[in-house]
Amino acid sequence: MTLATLSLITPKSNAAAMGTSTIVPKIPPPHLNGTDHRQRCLTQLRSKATSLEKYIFLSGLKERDANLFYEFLLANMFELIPILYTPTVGDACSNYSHIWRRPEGLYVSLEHKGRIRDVLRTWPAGIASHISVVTDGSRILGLGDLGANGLPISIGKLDLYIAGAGLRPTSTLPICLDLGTNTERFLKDPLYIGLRRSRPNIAEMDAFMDEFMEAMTDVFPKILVQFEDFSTDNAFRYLDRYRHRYQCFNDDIQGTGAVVLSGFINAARLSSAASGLPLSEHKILFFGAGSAGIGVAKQLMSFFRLQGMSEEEAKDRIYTVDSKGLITADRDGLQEHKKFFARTDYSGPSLTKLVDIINYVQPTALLGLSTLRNAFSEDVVRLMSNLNKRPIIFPLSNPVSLSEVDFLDAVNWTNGQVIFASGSPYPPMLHNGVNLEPGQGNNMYIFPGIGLGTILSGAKHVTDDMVTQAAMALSAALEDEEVRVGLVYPRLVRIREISARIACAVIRQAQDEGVDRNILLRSLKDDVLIEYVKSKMWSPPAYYAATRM
Ligand SMILES: NC(=O)C1=CN([C@@H]2O[C@H](COP(=O)(O)OP(=O)(O)OC[C@H]3O[C@@H](n4cnc5c(N)ncnc54)[C@H](OP(=O)(O)O)[C@@H]3O)[C@@H](O)[C@H]2O)C=CC1
Ligand SMILES: CC(=O)C(=O)O
Ligand SMILES: [Mg+2]
Repeated sequence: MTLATLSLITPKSNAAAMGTSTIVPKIPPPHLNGTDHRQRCLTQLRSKATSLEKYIFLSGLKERDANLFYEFLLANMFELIPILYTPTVGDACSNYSHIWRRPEGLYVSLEHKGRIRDVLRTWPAGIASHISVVTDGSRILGLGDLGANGLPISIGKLDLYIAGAGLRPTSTLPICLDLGTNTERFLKDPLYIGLRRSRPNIAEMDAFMDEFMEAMTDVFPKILVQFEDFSTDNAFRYLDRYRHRYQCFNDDIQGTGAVVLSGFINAARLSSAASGLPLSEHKILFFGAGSAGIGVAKQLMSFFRLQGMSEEEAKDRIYTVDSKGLITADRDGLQEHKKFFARTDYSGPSLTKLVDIINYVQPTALLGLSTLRNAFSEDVVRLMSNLNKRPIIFPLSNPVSLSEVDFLDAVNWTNGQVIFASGSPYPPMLHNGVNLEPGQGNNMYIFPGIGLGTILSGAKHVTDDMVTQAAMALSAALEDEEVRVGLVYPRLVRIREISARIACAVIRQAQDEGVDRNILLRSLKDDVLIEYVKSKMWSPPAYYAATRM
């Protein structure tokens, strides 16, 4: 009998402590095997009536048997990721106070101010923690301020680190900062699990964040912090404040920027191959100018820089739109993060309707990061199709209920010519007898590799060029068959292979900039480095094989 089997038997003393007079043996049936049990799990999962029930089932499975959970996830990524991550994780967050069952991560609250170190020290894995996804719940996906309900986004992202890049589960630390919420319905909800107060002012939040970041590095000396779903002002603010002091990056700004750059490089090639337009002449219209929109716009400048253009020329190919219309420099009270791309070459009356803006800009690509469901209406998509043989249309808002356009509509309104990637997944569809596969332009393709590369290289900081190199590695990862069928992102089943390549690119860039601390990796040739990276990836042990009697 193995140790693992022993732990499945209720000890006598426990049974006595539970007040039971007979001992109930908890030995797995002798004919249980892993393959059948995974199938059993799949049947149980599929029997659930709603996606949220599936989420709850999976979360229970992880609690009962983490190895089995990750084995199951790796074998069924296509089916499970949309539950553990977008879109269903959005429902899980919205309803978290009501579906909460047991602690699954760490809450650090405003009330812990002055003793945040002590709270962090309660985390069981201690210094073995390498990667933490930290949200303050203030902008979960496109769902707004969900307060302390935001924890599942940190958990979901870390599951992707484990599945997608082989981070060891015990090295992951999901954190939700409970800083109150400005969402009235949560403050009135008797089951709400967070602080019942509105969010703090900037000075109070800065003081809290300073203590938090310092404590994180003290308690977990090797930790890489991924900021997730902070509202736009704070997302930029804390990235600027901490990026040169601590090992950290912002997923919504940098991760999204990198993933979209990567998909855009492949999309622009397809579009230019159809139209003959030089790559340098693409024009990109961003619908949405928050942390994600501006983060992606800045990263996409590298696309034009790669064509040999200057920074000014690259900026000139990019237009941004917010809720007030085309962003121009003469607008009163323009927020700081919108100034960089504000147009100085337009002086007519404000352009507020998307169709008018498209007619003025004549973009080759329309990217949505607005949280506005169906903003890319039929007239918008048809106009893009009239202007371009193969228009690039990326509705990137999450979850799927906030997507700017559905895949089916985009295909039908462009007669199958659209080059499409969305933030949340859509199924493939048949159009005129041809199977069309949508891309998923989601930072989940990139952050696992950025994290793994940063951790393995021991990089002191995540530099802009490390992020750019991650994007280049992802865009180059398409296989011939994927190129042939017109994909702009590789298939998800190859995520570990892709994460390894991204991690290598990140490590090499860290070395080039001299921010790496694991200098032993410098002497490894590329083929050895990639094997090294793969060897560091955790995989769930064949658990049921080991526990058979
Ligand atoms: N695919 C991916 O990997 C990722 C997707 N996202 C998604 O991007 C979306 C945006 O995130 P984030 O930037 O942080 O959010 P923000 O709320 O900061 O930004 C939303 C932007 O959309 C603009 N907007 C809202 N309504 C309209 C409208 N009617 N017309 C035009 N513009 C409008 C807002 O304008 P204003 O500034 O005037 O308010 C703002 O600029 C979310 O849905 C998020 O899930 C985010 C990260 C990664
Ligand atoms: C994908 C992601 O990070 C977001 O929608 O916020
Ligand atoms: Mg996010």
